[in-house]
Amino acid sequence: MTVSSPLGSEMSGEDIAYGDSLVEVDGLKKYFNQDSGLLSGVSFDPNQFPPIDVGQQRVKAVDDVSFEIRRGETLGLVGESGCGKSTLGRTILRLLEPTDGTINFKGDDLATLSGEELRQKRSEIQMIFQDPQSSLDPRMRVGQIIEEPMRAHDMLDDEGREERAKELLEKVGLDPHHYNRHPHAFSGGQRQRVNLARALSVNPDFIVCDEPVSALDVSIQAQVLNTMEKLQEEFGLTYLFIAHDLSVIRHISDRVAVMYLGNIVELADKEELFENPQHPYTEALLESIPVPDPRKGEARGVLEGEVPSPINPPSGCRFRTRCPRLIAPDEYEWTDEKWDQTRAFMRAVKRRTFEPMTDEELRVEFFGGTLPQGEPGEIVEEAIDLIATDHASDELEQTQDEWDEARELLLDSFARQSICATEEPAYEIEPEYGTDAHFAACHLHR
Ligand SMILES: Nc1ncnc2c1ncn2[C@@H]1O[C@H](COP(=O)(O)OP(=O)(O)OP(=O)(O)O)[C@@H](O)[C@H]1O
Repeated sequence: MTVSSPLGSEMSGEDIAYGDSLVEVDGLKKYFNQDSGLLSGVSFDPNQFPPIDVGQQRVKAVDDVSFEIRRGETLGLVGESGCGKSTLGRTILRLLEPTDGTINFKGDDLATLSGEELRQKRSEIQMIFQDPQSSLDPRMRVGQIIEEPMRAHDMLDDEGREERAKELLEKVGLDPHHYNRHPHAFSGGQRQRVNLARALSVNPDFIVCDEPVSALDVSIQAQVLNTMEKLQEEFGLTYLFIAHDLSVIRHISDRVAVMYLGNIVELADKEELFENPQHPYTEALLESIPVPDPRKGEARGVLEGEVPSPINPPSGCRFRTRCPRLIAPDEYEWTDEKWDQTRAFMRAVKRRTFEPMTDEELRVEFFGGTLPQGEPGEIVEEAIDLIATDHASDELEQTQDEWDEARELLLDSFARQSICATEEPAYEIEPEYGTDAHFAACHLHR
């Protein structure tokens, strides 16, 4: 049985060759005002003129993101919770209003379309969500659910819609007799299949899939993913596939984009990304995949520290505040060993991860007894003076102010002087696997 395009070929995206760009996102930004109150984003500072600043408190959920999605491919989008994946997906579909940037889809900039033009385009781009239970109206029958988008776009007559809905049920692996049933009678996997049929009903070219299998049992996930791959081939679909689960991303993607705090930090062919990761954030994500064998421990590596606030993200590389490979500031002479030690000391002071120690104990613990040479050594010494305890006196605990002063001294002298803090990274790397471009936003590749 074939499901034809009831919208005609001019809408099918067939004029774009497989592998050519279907969606081109350029400089896309989505900022949210932090709360919806009347004075949201308004701040008062008597030391500046004018003393009232409007719009400072903006959540930079997506901040200057550029990439393309090629016809027929699945671009995986992965990153920790809160890094902006959903916001990016929704902004591309214009479910959210972009703050800046362009979204070229088959020659039109979705960012500037409005009214009827945008409504027309909406049939070509669809979205499926994580939780099939809450996204399906329990009062409606499966047939009505699948037909709803067709009705909204005036596609076919009643009979045609019913016929198409039944065909699509079969295509997504469900019995067409389910047409009159209610979704509550279905399992999670079946409900997600209904969602797929619904998205396909208007014959889209492009589907944003936001964690579509995350709520399903692992055993069901692979079946739904396989169906999605089969449908992609049959209908020439293009997917942007959002997931936090790297094994799901690995299963379905052709290329993978890694997102951190509103930025794309790495983008490469799937094999290249998994076998030859070049961004320390990607490396950390890959290392934190739980190892199935419990004897080997639950996880090999865990990302240190918290994701910084997207209201005021770090300058330069956004990952630098958690990066285990922060680059030494150029202005001083370092040996690799002394920089590694200084960086570890700075992180430990910043996160206050050690018990009070004397001057001598700190030198031995962090520097093997020998501080860095020259000016960096003097700065480290000053920081040690601030936080070292003196066992000879009664005063065993240093004050918070002294810790804060030591932290600021180290961060100001070293971390904030690093190229990682002063310049935004963007590099193309020679791939080891395949010929696709490999983008990595990390100054280790300068
Ligand atoms: N409507 C909103 N108003 C204000 N801030 C928002 C809004 N929606 C999202 N954010 C913020 O934008 C950032 C990105 O959120 P987003 O949901 O896109 O991340 P995510 O990577 O999809 O996370 P998850 O996997 O948990 O859904 C977060 O800091 C979030 O708190």
